[in-house]
Amino acid sequence: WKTRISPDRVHSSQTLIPKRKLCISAVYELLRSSGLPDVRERTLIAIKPDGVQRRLVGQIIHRFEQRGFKLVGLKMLQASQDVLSEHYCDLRTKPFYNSLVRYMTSGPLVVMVWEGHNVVQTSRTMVGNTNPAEAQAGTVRGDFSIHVSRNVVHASDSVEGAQKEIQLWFQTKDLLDWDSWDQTSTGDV
Ligand SMILES: Nc1ncnc2c1ncn2[C@@H]1O[C@H](COP(=O)(O)OP(=O)(O)OP(=O)(O)O)[C@@H](O)[C@H]1O
Ligand SMILES: Nc1ccn([C@@H]2O[C@H](COP(=O)(O)OP(=O)(O)O)[C@@H](O)[C@H]2O)c(=O)n1
Ligand SMILES: [Mg+2]
Repeated sequence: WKTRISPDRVHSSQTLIPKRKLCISAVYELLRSSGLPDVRERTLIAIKPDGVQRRLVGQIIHRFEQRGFKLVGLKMLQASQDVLSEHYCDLRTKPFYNSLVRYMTSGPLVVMVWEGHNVVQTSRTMVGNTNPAEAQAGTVRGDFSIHVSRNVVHASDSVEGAQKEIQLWFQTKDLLDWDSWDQTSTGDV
C-alpha cells in the first residue's frame, strides 16, 4: 500500500494529489506559454431533440471519440426556455426563433463538453453546414439530416462562444479534468 502511494503522490494542504497530475499541469502551462497547440481547448456539443428521438446519440459520441477528442462533461436534460433564450440570444430577432425554441424544448437534449486541440473549429467541420441541404456528406448534419429546422446537433462556433455556452449549461464541478492514458508515460494507475 505504502510503496504504491508514496512515490506517486505528494501532499497538497489536506489532499493527496497525484504527482503525474502536477506534471501534466506544468506541461500544459509550458505549451501555452510556448505558443504550442492548446490541447485543453473545449467546446459545447448538444444533441438536439431529433437526434435523441432518432437514437443517434451513440453514433455522434462515437465520431468525437474516434477523432481523438476527450469527453469531459455529459448530461441529458430537458432545456428550459430561459437557458435557450440565453443560448440563442443572437437569434432572438430571427423569424424562425420561436419555432427554434419549440424544437429545442420538444424533448430531451444530450449536452456534452469535448476537449482537445482546435476542438471548436474541428467540431464545426465535423458537424457541417447549418443547413443540412448544404452540409457535406461525412458530416453529422450531412449524413443524418435534410432540413435546417431539424439539424440534429449544436456545436459552439468560436472559442469565446464555447466558454460562454459551457458556463451556461454546466457547473464547473460537473466537468471532469481527467488524465488521458495516452498522454502519460505509463498506464499505471
Ligand atoms: N431558417 C431556419 N429555419 C428553421 N430553423 C433554423 C433556421 N436557421 C437556423 N435554424 C435553427 O437555428 C439553429 C441555430 O442557427 P445558427 O445560425 O446558430 O446555426 P448553427 O450555428 O449551425 O446551429 P447551432 O447554433 O444549433 O449549432 C440552427 O441549428 C437550426 O436548428
Ligand atoms: N435559417 C435557419 C438558421 C438556423 N436555424 C436553427 O438555428 C440554429 C442555430 O443557428 P446558427 O446560425 O447558430 O447555426 P449553427 O451554429 O447551429 O450551425 C441552427 O442550428 C438551426 O437549428 C434554423 O432553424 N433556420
Ligand atoms: Mg450557432
